[in-house]
Amino acid sequence: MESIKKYLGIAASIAASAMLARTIVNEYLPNELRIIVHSAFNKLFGRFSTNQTIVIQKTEGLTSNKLYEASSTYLCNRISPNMRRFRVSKNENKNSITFSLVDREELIDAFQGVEYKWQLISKQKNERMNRDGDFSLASEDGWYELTFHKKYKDVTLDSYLPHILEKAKEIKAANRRLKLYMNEHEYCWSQIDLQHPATFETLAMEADLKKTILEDLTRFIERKEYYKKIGKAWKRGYLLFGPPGTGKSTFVSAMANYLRFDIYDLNLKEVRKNSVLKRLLVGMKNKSMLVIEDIDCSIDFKNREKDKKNQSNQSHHDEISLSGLLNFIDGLWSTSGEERIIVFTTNYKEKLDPALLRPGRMDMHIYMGYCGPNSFRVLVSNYHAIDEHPMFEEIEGLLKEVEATPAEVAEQLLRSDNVDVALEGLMQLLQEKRNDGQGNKGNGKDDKDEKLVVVKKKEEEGLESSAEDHETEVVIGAVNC
Ligand SMILES: Nc1ncnc2c1ncn2[C@@H]1O[C@H](COP(=O)(O)OP(=O)(O)OP(=O)(O)O)[C@@H](O)[C@H]1O
Repeated sequence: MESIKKYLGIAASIAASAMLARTIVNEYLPNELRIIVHSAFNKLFGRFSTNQTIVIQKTEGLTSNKLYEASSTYLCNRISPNMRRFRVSKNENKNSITFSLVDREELIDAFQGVEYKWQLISKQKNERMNRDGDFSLASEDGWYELTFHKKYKDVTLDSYLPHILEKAKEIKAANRRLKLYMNEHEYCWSQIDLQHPATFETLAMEADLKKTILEDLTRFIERKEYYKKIGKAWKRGYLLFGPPGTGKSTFVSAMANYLRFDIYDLNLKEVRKNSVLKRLLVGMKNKSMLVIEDIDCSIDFKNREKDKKNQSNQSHHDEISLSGLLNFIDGLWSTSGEERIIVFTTNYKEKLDPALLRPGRMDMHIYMGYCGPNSFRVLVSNYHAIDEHPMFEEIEGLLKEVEATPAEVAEQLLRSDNVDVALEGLMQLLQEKRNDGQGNKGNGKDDKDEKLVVVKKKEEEGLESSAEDHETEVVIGAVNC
C-alpha cells in the first residue's frame, strides 16, 4: 500500500511538472522553439498518455497547408453557443458574420463515435486591436492541436481528416458568391456578383411543376456516376417558353441559387463567328449554367438554307449559325467540362427551329404561363406576407377568367405597403381586362395556359426507349398559372 502511494505521488508530481513546463513553453517561448519543445514533450510523455495529438500548422515549408485552411473552415461551422469564448467577426465583403476559435479555447467534435478535442494555439499571446479597430486574427500565426484517443489514429487519418477536407469544400461552395458572366466584349466574359434573391419558394409557379423541376435538378446533380456509366456528358438542357413577364429570367436565377451554379448569360448578337463562340463556351467553368435568352431572336432561325450554304461557302464558313452552336454544345464542349445546365428561353416556341426541339436536345420543355390562383398566393405571400384576405376569392375568380402575367400582378402588389390598397388596385386591373375583353382566357387565342407541359426524356428516367421514342409529353396539372 505504501509503495502504491509512493508511485502515485511520483506520477502526480511528474504530471504537475509536465503541465507547468507545458504552460511555460506555451506562454514564454518563441513560436519556432515552441514547436521543437512540443514535439520533444510528446516523444517523452506520449508513451504514458492514452491520447494522441496531431499538430496542423498553417504552412508546411513554402506551401500553405490545405488541411489547416480546411480545418479553419470546418471549425467555423462547429462553434457552439455553449463554448465559453469564441470569436465573432463581420465579413465586410459578404456582409455576414463568421465564427472562429480563439486561442486555447477547446472545441469538442464527434465523428463515427470518436471524440475529438480541437485547440487553436496562437503565436500571439495578446490579441491586439489594429488601426481599423478589428482584433488581429490569432489563427494567422498559430496552429491547431487535434487530440483523440490513441486507438483511433487510423480512423482519424483515414476518415476524419478526409471528412474535414470534404466538408470544408462543401461549406466554401455554399458560402461562395455566385457570379454572373456576360459576353459584352466579343471575345471574353466579364463578371459581376449575382445578387438576384429569387428562390423556388418565391417563384410563382404551379406547385406540382415546381416539385417536378426540383426533383429533376436534384437527380441531375446526384448522378455523376450514372452519366459516366452511360457514356453521356454530364449536362442537362431546359427550354423555358411563355409570354413576357411570366418569370423565365426569375426562374433562371432561382435555379442558379438552388444549384449554387454561376450563370453565363450569352448574348449571341454580340458574337459573329463560330470560332469566337467556341472560345467563349470553352472558357466556361464547371458547375455553371449557360443561358441564352430569347433564342428565337438571337440567330436567324428561319434561314436554314443560308446556314447550309454557308457551310459550303468558305468565306461564310465561320459565320455564327444555329448548327454551329448546337453541334458545339453537343460535341466538343460537352467533353471540356461537367455539371453544366443549358437554358434557352423564348416567348415564341413555335418560332423555334425544329433542330432545337429535336429529341435529345433540350431535356425539359417548361411552359411559364399566366398567373393563376396558386401563383397569386405565392406572390401575395412574398410581397405582403399574408395567406388569407377577404378579397382573395374575387381576385382568384378573375384570374381564372383573364390573362394577367405574374409580372403584372407583382407590379400591382408592389404599389402600396397597405395590402388592402394593393389588392384593390389589382382587382381593378383584372376587372378592366375582363371588361375590355382583352386577354380573356379560353378565347381560343392560346390555350397553353390551360395546362403545364413538361417534356422529359425517357432515358433519363431509366426506361428502355427506341431512338424515336426519346421524349414524352407529360401533362403536369391543370391551369394554375
Ligand atoms: N413566376 C414568377 N414568380 C415570381 N415573380 C415573377 C414571376 N414572373 C414574373 N415575376 C416578376 O416580374 C418581373 C419580370 O419577370 P421576368 O423578367 O422573370 O419575366 P420573363 O418571363 O423573363 O420576361 P421576358 O420574357 O420579357 O424576359 C420579375 O422581376 C418578378 O418580379
